[in-house]
Amino acid sequence: MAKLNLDAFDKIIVLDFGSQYNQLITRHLRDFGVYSELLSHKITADEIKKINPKGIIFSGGPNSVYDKDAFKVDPEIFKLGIPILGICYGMQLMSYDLGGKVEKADNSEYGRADIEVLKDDAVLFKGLPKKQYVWMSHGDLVTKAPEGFEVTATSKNCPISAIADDKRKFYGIQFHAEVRNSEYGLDILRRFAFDVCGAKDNWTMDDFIDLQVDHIRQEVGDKKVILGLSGGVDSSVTAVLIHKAIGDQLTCIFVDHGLLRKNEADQVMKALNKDLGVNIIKVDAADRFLGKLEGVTDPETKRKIIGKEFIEVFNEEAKKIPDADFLAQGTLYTDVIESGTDTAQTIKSHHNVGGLPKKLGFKLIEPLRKLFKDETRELGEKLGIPHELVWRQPFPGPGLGIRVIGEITPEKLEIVRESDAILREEIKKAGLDEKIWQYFTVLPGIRSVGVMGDGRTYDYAVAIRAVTSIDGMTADFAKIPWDVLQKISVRIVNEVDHVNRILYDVTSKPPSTIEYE
Ligand SMILES: Nc1ncnc2c1ncn2[C@@H]1O[C@H](COP(=O)(O)OP(=O)(O)OP(=O)(O)O)[C@@H](O)[C@H]1O
Ligand SMILES: O=c1[nH]c(=O)c2[nH+]cn([C@@H]3O[C@H](COP(=O)(O)O)[C@@H](O)[C@H]3O)c2[nH]1
Ligand SMILES: NC(=O)CC[C@H](N)C(=O)O
Ligand SMILES: [Mg+2]
Repeated sequence: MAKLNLDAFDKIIVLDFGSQYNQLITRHLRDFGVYSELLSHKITADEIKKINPKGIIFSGGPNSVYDKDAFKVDPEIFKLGIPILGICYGMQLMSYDLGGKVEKADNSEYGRADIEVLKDDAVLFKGLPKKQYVWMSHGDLVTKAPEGFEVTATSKNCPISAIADDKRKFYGIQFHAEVRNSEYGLDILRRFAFDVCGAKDNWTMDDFIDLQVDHIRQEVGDKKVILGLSGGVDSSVTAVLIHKAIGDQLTCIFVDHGLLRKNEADQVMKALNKDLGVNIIKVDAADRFLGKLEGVTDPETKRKIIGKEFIEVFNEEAKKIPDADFLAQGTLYTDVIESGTDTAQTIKSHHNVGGLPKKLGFKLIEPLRKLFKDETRELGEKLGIPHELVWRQPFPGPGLGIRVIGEITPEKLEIVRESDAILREEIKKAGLDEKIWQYFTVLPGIRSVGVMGDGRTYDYAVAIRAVTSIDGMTADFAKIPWDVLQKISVRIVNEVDHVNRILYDVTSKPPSTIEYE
Protein backbone atom coordinates (compact mmCIF):
# COMPACT_ATOMS: atom_id res chain seq x y z
CA MET A 1 0.00 0.00 0.00
CA ALA A 2 1.26 3.46 -0.85
CA LYS A 3 2.44 5.37 2.17
CA LEU A 4 0.05 8.17 2.87
CA ASN A 5 1.32 11.59 3.62
CA LEU A 6 -0.99 14.10 5.27
CA ASP A 7 0.83 16.86 3.38
CA ALA A 8 -1.11 15.76 0.32
CA PHE A 9 -4.36 17.04 1.87
CA ASP A 10 -5.62 20.52 2.60
CA LYS A 11 -6.19 20.82 6.34
CA ILE A 12 -8.30 23.00 8.60
CA ILE A 13 -7.39 22.76 12.27
CA VAL A 14 -9.76 23.33 15.17
CA LEU A 15 -8.35 24.71 18.42
CA ASP A 16 -9.94 23.27 21.53
CA PHE A 17 -11.33 25.64 24.16
CA GLY A 18 -13.36 22.93 25.91
CA SER A 19 -16.73 22.80 24.14
CA GLN A 20 -18.56 19.45 24.25
CA TYR A 21 -19.22 19.97 20.53
CA ASN A 22 -15.73 20.75 19.25
CA GLN A 23 -15.15 17.41 17.50
CA LEU A 24 -18.42 17.90 15.64
CA ILE A 25 -16.64 20.70 13.79
CA THR A 26 -13.75 18.45 12.71
CA ARG A 27 -16.05 15.62 11.66
CA HIS A 28 -18.22 17.90 9.52
CA LEU A 29 -15.11 19.18 7.77
CA ARG A 30 -13.96 15.60 7.15
CA ASP A 31 -17.46 14.84 5.84
CA PHE A 32 -16.99 17.72 3.39
CA GLY A 33 -13.73 16.04 2.30
CA VAL A 34 -11.36 18.41 4.10
CA TYR A 35 -8.97 16.79 6.58
CA SER A 36 -9.44 18.26 10.04
CA GLU A 37 -8.08 17.64 13.52
CA LEU A 38 -8.74 19.05 16.97
CA LEU A 39 -5.61 20.50 18.58
CA SER A 40 -4.87 22.08 21.94
CA HIS A 41 -5.41 25.81 22.29
CA LYS A 42 -1.86 25.87 23.68
CA ILE A 43 -0.38 25.27 20.22
CA THR A 44 2.08 27.95 19.13
CA ALA A 45 2.08 29.92 15.90
CA ASP A 46 5.34 28.20 14.92
CA GLU A 47 3.80 24.75 15.37
CA ILE A 48 0.84 25.81 13.25
CA LYS A 49 3.18 27.03 10.53
CA LYS A 50 4.65 23.53 10.29
CA ILE A 51 1.20 21.98 9.88
CA ASN A 52 0.45 24.56 7.19
CA PRO A 53 -3.36 24.55 7.47
CA LYS A 54 -5.67 26.34 5.06
CA GLY A 55 -7.71 27.66 7.96
CA ILE A 56 -8.07 27.70 11.74
CA ILE A 57 -11.28 27.45 13.78
CA PHE A 58 -11.46 28.48 17.43
CA SER A 59 -14.06 26.27 19.20
CA GLY A 60 -16.56 27.30 21.87
CA GLY A 61 -15.89 26.68 25.54
CA PRO A 62 -17.15 27.15 29.10
CA ASN A 63 -14.82 30.05 30.09
CA SER A 64 -15.49 33.79 29.94
CA VAL A 65 -12.66 35.57 28.14
CA TYR A 66 -12.19 38.09 30.95
CA ASP A 67 -11.74 35.36 33.64
CA LYS A 68 -8.29 35.09 35.13
CA ASP A 69 -7.77 31.46 34.03
CA ALA A 70 -9.57 31.74 30.69
CA PHE A 71 -7.95 29.74 27.88
CA LYS A 72 -5.83 31.95 25.61
CA VAL A 73 -4.11 31.61 22.24
CA ASP A 74 -0.64 32.54 21.10
CA PRO A 75 -1.23 36.11 19.80
CA GLU A 76 1.23 35.42 16.95
CA ILE A 77 -1.47 33.20 15.41
CA PHE A 78 -3.25 36.36 14.26
CA LYS A 79 -0.17 37.32 12.24
CA LEU A 80 0.17 34.09 10.26
CA GLY A 81 -2.04 35.28 7.40
CA ILE A 82 -4.24 32.17 7.79
CA PRO A 83 -8.06 32.60 7.82
CA ILE A 84 -9.67 32.19 11.26
CA LEU A 85 -13.26 31.43 12.23
CA GLY A 86 -14.19 31.91 15.90
CA ILE A 87 -17.28 30.10 17.16
CA CYS A 88 -18.97 31.32 20.38
CA TYR A 89 -16.11 31.48 22.93
CA GLY A 90 -13.81 31.51 19.89
CA MET A 91 -15.47 34.65 18.51
CA GLN A 92 -15.39 36.28 21.94
CA LEU A 93 -11.70 35.47 22.35
CA MET A 94 -10.80 36.81 18.91
CA SER A 95 -12.78 39.99 19.57
CA TYR A 96 -11.20 40.48 22.99
CA ASP A 97 -7.66 39.83 21.74
CA LEU A 98 -8.01 42.17 18.75
CA GLY A 99 -9.34 45.13 20.75
CA GLY A 100 -13.12 44.61 20.78
CA LYS A 101 -15.29 44.41 23.87
CA VAL A 102 -16.89 41.36 25.53
CA GLU A 103 -19.38 41.66 28.38
CA LYS A 104 -21.73 39.55 30.43
CA ALA A 105 -25.16 39.52 28.76
CA ASP A 106 -28.25 40.65 30.65
CA ASN A 107 -29.95 37.49 29.49
CA SER A 108 -28.14 34.24 28.70
CA GLU A 109 -29.33 32.46 25.56
CA TYR A 110 -29.58 28.66 25.46
CA GLY A 111 -31.36 27.16 22.50
CA ARG A 112 -32.96 28.43 19.32
CA ALA A 113 -32.55 32.05 18.22
CA ASP A 114 -33.52 33.83 15.01
CA ILE A 115 -30.81 35.83 13.29
CA GLU A 116 -30.90 38.26 10.42
CA VAL A 117 -28.04 38.60 7.96
CA LEU A 118 -27.19 42.28 7.52
CA LYS A 119 -24.99 42.25 4.42
CA ASP A 120 -25.84 40.95 0.95
CA ASP A 121 -22.28 39.90 0.22
CA ALA A 122 -21.35 38.46 3.65
CA VAL A 123 -19.19 35.55 2.55
CA LEU A 124 -20.25 33.08 5.28
CA PHE A 125 -23.93 33.60 4.44
CA LYS A 126 -23.66 33.86 0.64
CA GLY A 127 -26.81 32.56 -1.06
CA LEU A 128 -28.48 31.65 2.25
CA PRO A 129 -31.79 33.12 3.44
CA LYS A 130 -31.42 36.43 5.31
CA LYS A 131 -33.56 35.16 8.16
CA GLN A 132 -32.60 31.83 9.63
CA TYR A 133 -32.58 30.11 12.99
CA VAL A 134 -29.45 29.09 14.82
CA TRP A 135 -28.54 27.42 18.10
CA MET A 136 -27.03 29.64 20.79
CA SER A 137 -25.47 28.69 24.12
CA HIS A 138 -23.82 31.66 25.79
CA GLY A 139 -23.87 34.03 28.72
CA ASP A 140 -21.40 36.58 27.33
CA LEU A 141 -21.66 38.90 24.35
CA VAL A 142 -19.36 40.74 22.01
CA THR A 143 -20.58 44.32 22.56
CA LYS A 144 -18.05 46.05 20.33
CA ALA A 145 -16.41 44.46 17.29
CA PRO A 146 -12.66 45.03 16.96
CA GLU A 147 -11.38 47.55 14.45
CA GLY A 148 -11.49 46.30 10.87
CA PHE A 149 -14.57 44.12 11.50
CA GLU A 150 -18.14 44.61 10.29
CA VAL A 151 -21.21 43.17 11.96
CA THR A 152 -22.75 40.75 9.44
CA ALA A 153 -25.64 39.22 11.41
CA THR A 154 -27.79 40.22 14.34
CA SER A 155 -30.50 38.84 16.62
CA LYS A 156 -32.82 40.28 19.25
CA ASN A 157 -30.73 39.32 22.28
CA CYS A 158 -27.38 39.29 20.54
CA PRO A 159 -26.95 42.38 18.34
CA ILE A 160 -23.49 41.22 17.25
CA SER A 161 -24.23 37.63 16.16
CA ALA A 162 -21.60 37.48 13.41
CA ILE A 163 -18.59 39.58 12.46
CA ALA A 164 -16.27 39.68 9.46
CA ASP A 165 -12.95 41.22 8.52
CA ASP A 166 -12.66 40.22 4.86
CA LYS A 167 -9.23 41.79 4.51
CA ARG A 168 -7.57 39.61 7.15
CA LYS A 169 -10.09 36.78 6.55
CA PHE A 170 -11.10 36.72 10.23
CA TYR A 171 -14.71 35.73 11.00
CA GLY A 172 -16.75 35.19 14.13
CA ILE A 173 -20.15 33.64 14.82
CA GLN A 174 -21.77 33.69 18.25
CA PHE A 175 -23.95 30.67 17.43
CA HIS A 176 -22.92 27.02 17.05
CA ALA A 177 -22.94 26.27 13.34
CA GLU A 178 -21.68 22.73 14.08
CA VAL A 179 -24.86 21.42 15.76
CA ARG A 180 -27.73 20.10 13.73
CA ASN A 181 -30.14 22.57 15.35
CA SER A 182 -28.63 25.48 13.37
CA GLU A 183 -30.69 25.67 10.19
CA TYR A 184 -27.87 26.50 7.74
CA GLY A 185 -24.98 25.73 10.10
CA LEU A 186 -23.27 23.24 7.81
CA ASP A 187 -23.60 25.62 4.83
CA ILE A 188 -21.85 28.30 6.88
CA LEU A 189 -19.00 25.92 7.75
CA ARG A 190 -18.74 24.96 4.08
CA ARG A 191 -18.48 28.60 3.04
CA PHE A 192 -15.64 29.07 5.50
CA ALA A 193 -13.82 25.94 4.33
CA PHE A 194 -14.22 26.41 0.58
CA ASP A 195 -14.96 30.10 -0.15
CA VAL A 196 -12.79 31.68 2.56
CA CYS A 197 -9.99 29.12 2.99
CA GLY A 198 -10.09 27.77 -0.57
CA ALA A 199 -9.63 24.20 0.69
CA LYS A 200 -9.87 21.24 -1.71
CA ASP A 201 -12.21 18.36 -0.87
CA ASN A 202 -9.94 15.42 -1.52
CA TRP A 203 -10.08 13.56 1.81
CA THR A 204 -12.13 10.32 2.07
CA MET A 205 -12.74 7.45 4.49
CA ASP A 206 -10.50 5.27 2.24
CA ASP A 207 -7.66 7.65 3.03
CA PHE A 208 -8.42 7.22 6.71
CA ILE A 209 -8.10 3.44 6.33
CA ASP A 210 -4.77 3.75 4.45
CA LEU A 211 -3.43 6.24 6.95
CA GLN A 212 -4.33 4.09 9.96
CA VAL A 213 -3.06 0.84 8.41
CA ASP A 214 0.22 2.53 7.65
CA HIS A 215 0.45 4.06 11.10
CA ILE A 216 -0.37 0.79 12.91
CA ARG A 217 2.29 -1.11 10.90
CA GLN A 218 4.95 1.42 11.74
CA GLU A 219 4.04 1.60 15.39
CA VAL A 220 3.72 -2.14 16.05
CA GLY A 221 6.68 -3.36 13.97
CA ASP A 222 7.15 -7.07 14.73
CA LYS A 223 5.51 -6.94 18.19
CA LYS A 224 2.09 -8.37 19.06
CA VAL A 225 -1.22 -6.66 19.77
CA ILE A 226 -4.07 -7.85 21.95
CA LEU A 227 -7.46 -6.26 21.41
CA GLY A 228 -10.47 -6.07 23.70
CA LEU A 229 -13.25 -7.39 21.47
CA SER A 230 -16.82 -7.04 22.73
CA GLY A 231 -18.88 -8.00 19.71
CA GLY A 232 -19.86 -4.34 19.40
CA VAL A 233 -19.35 -2.14 16.37
CA ASP A 234 -16.36 -0.16 17.58
CA SER A 235 -14.12 -3.04 18.60
CA SER A 236 -15.10 -5.11 15.55
CA VAL A 237 -14.15 -2.28 13.20
CA THR A 238 -10.91 -1.80 15.15
CA ALA A 239 -10.16 -5.54 14.89
CA VAL A 240 -10.63 -5.64 11.12
CA LEU A 241 -8.57 -2.48 10.63
CA ILE A 242 -5.68 -3.80 12.73
CA HIS A 243 -5.90 -7.23 11.14
CA LYS A 244 -5.60 -5.54 7.75
CA ALA A 245 -2.40 -3.91 8.98
CA ILE A 246 -0.62 -6.71 10.86
CA GLY A 247 -2.58 -9.95 10.24
CA ASP A 248 -1.92 -12.65 12.80
CA GLN A 249 0.17 -10.45 15.06
CA LEU A 250 -3.28 -9.56 16.44
CA THR A 251 -5.10 -11.62 19.10
CA CYS A 252 -8.57 -10.60 20.26
CA ILE A 253 -9.74 -11.14 23.83
CA PHE A 254 -13.44 -11.30 24.58
CA VAL A 255 -14.18 -10.94 28.29
CA ASP A 256 -17.32 -12.44 29.80
CA HIS A 257 -17.54 -10.33 32.94
CA GLY A 258 -20.89 -11.65 34.05
CA LEU A 259 -22.52 -8.37 33.02
CA LEU A 260 -23.42 -9.41 29.46
CA ARG A 261 -26.91 -9.72 28.04
CA LYS A 262 -28.81 -13.00 27.76
CA ASN A 263 -26.94 -15.54 25.56
CA GLU A 264 -24.54 -12.79 24.43
CA ALA A 265 -21.30 -14.67 25.07
CA ASP A 266 -22.19 -17.61 22.85
CA GLN A 267 -23.68 -15.44 20.11
CA VAL A 268 -20.67 -13.14 20.00
CA MET A 269 -18.15 -15.98 19.80
CA LYS A 270 -20.10 -17.72 17.03
CA ALA A 271 -20.74 -14.60 14.95
CA LEU A 272 -17.33 -13.02 15.27
CA ASN A 273 -15.35 -16.18 14.59
CA LYS A 274 -17.35 -16.52 11.39
CA ASP A 275 -17.53 -12.87 10.29
CA LEU A 276 -14.25 -11.23 11.20
CA GLY A 277 -11.65 -13.87 10.41
CA VAL A 278 -9.56 -12.93 13.45
CA ASN A 279 -8.19 -15.02 16.37
CA ILE A 280 -10.46 -14.72 19.41
CA ILE A 281 -9.88 -15.98 22.95
CA LYS A 282 -12.80 -15.96 25.38
CA VAL A 283 -12.05 -15.35 29.05
CA ASP A 284 -14.60 -16.29 31.70
CA ALA A 285 -14.15 -13.66 34.35
CA ALA A 286 -17.64 -13.35 35.86
CA ASP A 287 -16.63 -14.37 39.37
CA ARG A 288 -13.77 -11.92 39.67
CA PHE A 289 -15.73 -8.93 38.30
CA LEU A 290 -18.82 -9.63 40.41
CA GLY A 291 -16.63 -10.30 43.47
CA LYS A 292 -14.89 -6.93 43.16
CA LEU A 293 -18.23 -5.15 42.66
CA GLU A 294 -19.92 -6.68 45.69
CA GLY A 295 -21.41 -4.02 47.96
CA VAL A 296 -20.28 -1.12 45.73
CA THR A 297 -22.97 1.48 45.05
CA ASP A 298 -21.29 4.63 43.69
CA PRO A 299 -21.51 4.83 39.85
CA GLU A 300 -18.03 6.23 39.25
CA THR A 301 -16.46 3.69 41.65
CA LYS A 302 -18.26 0.88 39.82
CA ARG A 303 -16.96 2.16 36.47
CA LYS A 304 -13.39 2.40 37.74
CA ILE A 305 -13.46 -1.11 39.24
CA ILE A 306 -14.71 -2.49 35.92
CA GLY A 307 -12.09 -0.54 33.92
CA LYS A 308 -9.28 -1.79 36.16
CA GLU A 309 -10.47 -5.40 36.11
CA PHE A 310 -10.60 -5.38 32.29
CA ILE A 311 -6.96 -4.31 32.22
CA GLU A 312 -5.96 -7.00 34.73
CA VAL A 313 -7.57 -9.65 32.56
CA PHE A 314 -5.82 -8.25 29.46
CA ASN A 315 -2.49 -8.25 31.31
CA GLU A 316 -2.89 -11.88 32.35
CA GLU A 317 -3.73 -12.92 28.79
CA ALA A 318 -0.87 -10.86 27.37
CA LYS A 319 1.61 -12.77 29.55
CA LYS A 320 0.75 -15.89 27.55
CA ILE A 321 1.66 -14.20 24.26
CA PRO A 322 5.35 -13.27 23.81
CA ASP A 323 5.93 -9.61 22.82
CA ALA A 324 2.31 -8.55 23.38
CA ASP A 325 3.28 -4.96 24.12
CA PHE A 326 0.17 -3.29 22.71
CA LEU A 327 -3.46 -3.13 23.80
CA ALA A 328 -6.02 -2.07 21.20
CA GLN A 329 -9.48 -0.80 22.09
CA GLY A 330 -12.45 0.44 20.08
CA THR A 331 -12.47 3.78 21.84
CA LEU A 332 -14.49 6.52 20.10
CA TYR A 333 -14.39 10.26 20.63
CA THR A 334 -17.64 10.17 22.65
CA ASP A 335 -15.92 7.97 25.24
CA VAL A 336 -13.01 10.41 25.39
CA ILE A 337 -14.94 13.68 25.72
CA GLU A 338 -17.42 12.35 28.29
CA SER A 339 -14.59 10.98 30.42
CA GLY A 340 -13.21 14.54 30.64
CA THR A 341 -10.18 16.14 28.98
CA ASP A 342 -7.77 18.97 29.88
CA THR A 343 -10.50 21.38 28.86
CA ALA A 344 -13.84 19.50 29.07
CA GLN A 345 -15.61 18.41 32.28
CA THR A 346 -16.07 14.74 33.23
CA ILE A 347 -19.62 13.63 32.58
CA LYS A 348 -18.95 9.94 33.24
CA SER A 349 -15.77 7.85 33.19
CA HIS A 350 -16.10 5.44 30.28
CA HIS A 351 -14.42 2.20 31.38
CA ASN A 352 -12.00 2.24 28.45
CA VAL A 353 -10.78 5.84 29.00
CA GLY A 354 -11.50 7.50 32.36
CA GLY A 355 -11.89 4.10 34.02
CA LEU A 356 -8.40 2.89 33.06
CA PRO A 357 -5.92 2.40 35.91
CA LYS A 358 -2.90 4.74 36.04
CA LYS A 359 -0.43 1.93 35.36
CA LEU A 360 -1.47 0.12 32.21
CA GLY A 361 1.43 -2.08 31.28
CA PHE A 362 0.60 -1.63 27.59
CA LYS A 363 0.97 0.90 24.84
CA LEU A 364 -2.53 1.77 23.62
CA ILE A 365 -3.69 1.58 20.01
CA GLU A 366 -7.01 3.30 19.43
CA PRO A 367 -7.43 4.10 15.73
CA LEU A 368 -11.04 5.34 16.14
CA ARG A 369 -10.31 7.70 19.02
CA LYS A 370 -11.20 10.77 16.98
CA LEU A 371 -14.28 9.37 15.25
CA PHE A 372 -17.98 9.38 16.09
CA LYS A 373 -20.25 6.35 15.91
CA ASP A 374 -21.74 7.21 12.51
CA GLU A 375 -18.25 7.61 11.02
CA THR A 376 -17.26 4.27 12.57
CA ARG A 377 -20.27 2.65 10.95
CA GLU A 378 -19.32 4.12 7.59
CA LEU A 379 -15.82 2.73 8.09
CA GLY A 380 -17.28 -0.67 9.03
CA GLU A 381 -19.29 -0.79 5.79
CA LYS A 382 -16.16 0.18 3.81
CA LEU A 383 -14.21 -2.64 5.48
CA GLY A 384 -16.90 -5.14 4.46
CA ILE A 385 -18.15 -5.99 7.95
CA PRO A 386 -21.65 -7.55 7.82
CA HIS A 387 -24.55 -5.10 7.95
CA GLU A 388 -26.14 -6.55 11.13
CA LEU A 389 -22.91 -6.11 13.02
CA VAL A 390 -22.28 -2.58 11.76
CA TRP A 391 -25.80 -1.48 12.71
CA ARG A 392 -25.97 -3.36 16.03
CA GLN A 393 -27.13 -1.15 18.88
CA PRO A 394 -24.30 -0.02 21.14
CA PHE A 395 -23.76 -1.90 24.40
CA PRO A 396 -21.49 -0.29 27.01
CA GLY A 397 -18.37 -2.08 28.20
CA PRO A 398 -19.53 -2.06 31.88
CA GLY A 399 -22.65 -3.79 30.54
CA LEU A 400 -25.59 -4.50 32.81
CA GLY A 401 -23.41 -3.27 35.70
CA ILE A 402 -24.44 0.32 34.99
CA ARG A 403 -28.07 -0.62 34.34
CA VAL A 404 -28.56 -1.97 37.86
CA ILE A 405 -28.54 1.26 39.84
CA GLY A 406 -26.49 1.00 43.01
CA GLU A 407 -25.38 -2.36 44.34
CA ILE A 408 -25.21 -5.21 41.83
CA THR A 409 -26.64 -8.54 43.01
CA PRO A 410 -27.25 -11.77 41.04
CA GLU A 411 -31.02 -11.34 41.57
CA LYS A 412 -31.02 -7.79 40.18
CA LEU A 413 -28.83 -8.77 37.24
CA GLU A 414 -31.24 -11.54 36.40
CA ILE A 415 -34.17 -9.07 36.32
CA VAL A 416 -32.36 -6.72 33.95
CA ARG A 417 -31.11 -9.56 31.77
CA GLU A 418 -34.51 -11.20 31.37
CA SER A 419 -36.47 -7.97 30.89
CA ASP A 420 -33.91 -6.71 28.37
CA ALA A 421 -34.24 -9.94 26.37
CA ILE A 422 -38.02 -9.49 26.19
CA LEU A 423 -37.69 -5.84 25.18
CA ARG A 424 -35.24 -6.70 22.40
CA GLU A 425 -37.41 -9.54 21.12
CA GLU A 426 -40.51 -7.34 20.92
CA ILE A 427 -38.71 -4.38 19.36
CA LYS A 428 -37.36 -6.67 16.65
CA LYS A 429 -40.78 -8.26 16.11
CA ALA A 430 -42.27 -4.77 15.67
CA GLY A 431 -39.59 -4.02 13.03
CA LEU A 432 -38.18 -1.14 15.08
CA ASP A 433 -34.69 -2.52 15.80
CA GLU A 434 -32.88 -0.43 13.17
CA LYS A 435 -35.04 2.65 13.77
CA ILE A 436 -34.16 3.03 17.43
CA TRP A 437 -30.54 3.83 18.22
CA GLN A 438 -30.40 2.06 21.55
CA TYR A 439 -33.03 0.36 23.73
CA PHE A 440 -32.67 -1.46 27.01
CA THR A 441 -34.12 -1.94 30.46
CA VAL A 442 -32.82 -0.55 33.72
CA LEU A 443 -33.42 -1.47 37.33
CA PRO A 444 -33.64 1.85 39.16
CA GLY A 445 -33.91 0.01 42.48
CA ILE A 446 -37.35 1.35 43.34
CA ARG A 447 -39.76 -1.09 44.96
CA SER A 448 -43.47 -0.36 45.05
CA VAL A 449 -46.79 -1.93 45.92
CA GLY A 450 -48.73 -3.99 43.40
CA VAL A 451 -51.62 -6.43 43.34
CA MET A 452 -51.21 -9.71 41.50
CA GLY A 453 -53.66 -12.62 41.70
CA ASP A 454 -55.52 -10.74 44.42
CA GLY A 455 -52.40 -10.71 46.57
CA ARG A 456 -50.25 -7.76 47.62
CA THR A 457 -46.76 -7.51 46.10
CA TYR A 458 -43.88 -5.26 47.06
CA ASP A 459 -41.51 -5.61 44.15
CA TYR A 460 -39.20 -3.91 41.68
CA ALA A 461 -40.01 -1.41 38.94
CA VAL A 462 -38.20 -1.82 35.60
CA ALA A 463 -37.56 1.24 33.43
CA ILE A 464 -37.46 1.12 29.63
CA ARG A 465 -34.90 3.42 28.04
CA ALA A 466 -35.06 3.81 24.25
CA VAL A 467 -33.44 6.65 22.32
CA THR A 468 -32.89 7.93 18.81
CA SER A 469 -29.51 9.47 18.03
CA ILE A 470 -26.88 9.80 15.33
CA ASP A 471 -23.68 9.95 17.27
CA GLY A 472 -24.61 9.40 20.93
CA MET A 473 -23.63 12.98 21.81
CA THR A 474 -27.24 14.09 21.91
CA ALA A 475 -30.34 11.89 21.90
CA ASP A 476 -34.11 12.03 22.04
CA PHE A 477 -36.41 9.45 23.62
CA ALA A 478 -37.86 7.08 21.04
CA LYS A 479 -41.62 7.26 20.52
CA ILE A 480 -42.38 3.53 20.65
CA PRO A 481 -46.04 2.91 19.74
CA TRP A 482 -48.28 2.34 22.77
CA ASP A 483 -49.37 -1.12 21.64
CA VAL A 484 -45.76 -2.31 21.40
CA LEU A 485 -44.99 -0.83 24.82
CA GLN A 486 -48.06 -2.50 26.23
CA LYS A 487 -46.99 -5.90 24.94
CA ILE A 488 -43.53 -5.41 26.42
CA SER A 489 -44.93 -4.28 29.75
CA VAL A 490 -47.31 -7.23 30.06
CA ARG A 491 -44.65 -9.73 29.09
CA ILE A 492 -42.03 -8.40 31.51
CA VAL A 493 -44.40 -8.36 34.48
CA ASN A 494 -45.69 -11.84 33.66
CA GLU A 495 -42.40 -13.48 32.77
CA VAL A 496 -39.83 -11.88 35.05
CA ASP A 497 -39.99 -12.63 38.77
CA HIS A 498 -40.06 -9.76 41.26
CA VAL A 499 -41.27 -7.09 38.83
CA ASN A 500 -44.66 -5.43 39.30
CA ARG A 501 -44.27 -2.09 37.52
CA ILE A 502 -42.88 -0.80 34.19
CA LEU A 503 -41.75 2.82 33.64
CA TYR A 504 -41.03 4.53 30.31
CA ASP A 505 -38.26 7.11 30.26
CA VAL A 506 -39.21 10.25 28.31
CA THR A 507 -36.10 12.41 28.73
CA SER A 508 -33.68 13.48 26.04
CA LYS A 509 -29.88 13.89 26.27
CA PRO A 510 -29.18 16.55 27.47
CA PRO A 511 -30.40 16.94 30.19
CA SER A 512 -30.20 13.15 30.89
CA THR A 513 -27.56 10.79 29.57
CA ILE A 514 -28.42 7.59 27.71
CA GLU A 515 -27.25 5.18 30.42
CA TYR A 516 -28.31 5.76 34.04
CA GLU A 517 -24.88 5.65 35.72
N1 LIG B 1 -16.69 -7.69 26.99
C1 LIG B 1 -15.61 -7.09 26.48
N2 LIG B 1 -14.47 -7.79 26.25
C2 LIG B 1 -13.39 -7.20 25.76
N3 LIG B 1 -13.30 -5.90 25.47
C3 LIG B 1 -14.38 -5.14 25.69
C4 LIG B 1 -15.58 -5.69 26.20
N4 LIG B 1 -16.50 -4.69 26.29
C5 LIG B 1 -15.89 -3.57 25.86
N5 LIG B 1 -14.61 -3.82 25.50
C6 LIG B 1 -13.62 -2.84 24.99
O1 LIG B 1 -14.03 -1.53 25.34
C7 LIG B 1 -14.22 -0.74 24.17
C8 LIG B 1 -15.34 0.27 24.37
O2 LIG B 1 -16.60 -0.39 24.47
P1 LIG B 1 -17.83 0.15 23.64
O3 LIG B 1 -19.04 -0.55 24.15
O4 LIG B 1 -17.78 1.62 23.61
O5 LIG B 1 -17.49 -0.31 22.17
P2 LIG B 1 -17.95 -1.60 21.39
O6 LIG B 1 -18.50 -2.59 22.34
O7 LIG B 1 -16.79 -2.07 20.57
O8 LIG B 1 -19.04 -1.06 20.42
P3 LIG B 1 -20.54 -0.67 20.77
O9 LIG B 1 -20.48 0.77 21.16
O10 LIG B 1 -21.22 -0.93 19.50
O11 LIG B 1 -21.02 -1.52 21.88
C9 LIG B 1 -14.50 -1.77 23.11
O12 LIG B 1 -14.29 -1.23 21.83
C10 LIG B 1 -13.57 -2.88 23.47
O13 LIG B 1 -12.25 -2.59 23.04
O1 LIG C 1 -18.00 1.23 26.18
C1 LIG C 1 -18.60 2.01 26.88
N1 LIG C 1 -18.11 2.19 28.10
C2 LIG C 1 -18.71 2.94 29.01
O2 LIG C 1 -18.21 3.06 30.13
C3 LIG C 1 -19.91 3.61 28.58
N2 LIG C 1 -20.77 4.45 29.19
C4 LIG C 1 -21.75 4.76 28.27
N3 LIG C 1 -21.51 4.15 27.12
C5 LIG C 1 -22.26 4.26 25.87
O3 LIG C 1 -21.94 5.53 25.32
C6 LIG C 1 -23.09 6.16 24.75
C7 LIG C 1 -23.37 7.48 25.45
O4 LIG C 1 -23.75 7.16 26.76
P1 LIG C 1 -24.24 8.17 27.87
O5 LIG C 1 -25.22 9.11 27.24
O6 LIG C 1 -24.83 7.32 28.94
O7 LIG C 1 -23.00 8.88 28.34
C8 LIG C 1 -24.22 5.15 24.91
O8 LIG C 1 -24.30 4.42 23.71
C9 LIG C 1 -23.77 4.28 26.07
O9 LIG C 1 -24.31 2.96 26.03
C10 LIG C 1 -20.38 3.43 27.28
N4 LIG C 1 -19.72 2.65 26.43
N1 LIG D 1 -20.60 27.94 24.37
C1 LIG D 1 -19.66 28.87 24.51
O1 LIG D 1 -18.65 28.89 23.81
C2 LIG D 1 -19.88 29.84 25.65
C3 LIG D 1 -18.87 30.94 25.70
C4 LIG D 1 -18.92 31.74 27.00
N2 LIG D 1 -18.62 30.88 28.11
C5 LIG D 1 -20.33 32.33 27.17
O2 LIG D 1 -21.07 31.90 28.03
O3 LIG D 1 -20.70 33.20 26.45
MG1 LIG E 1 -19.96 -2.26 23.53
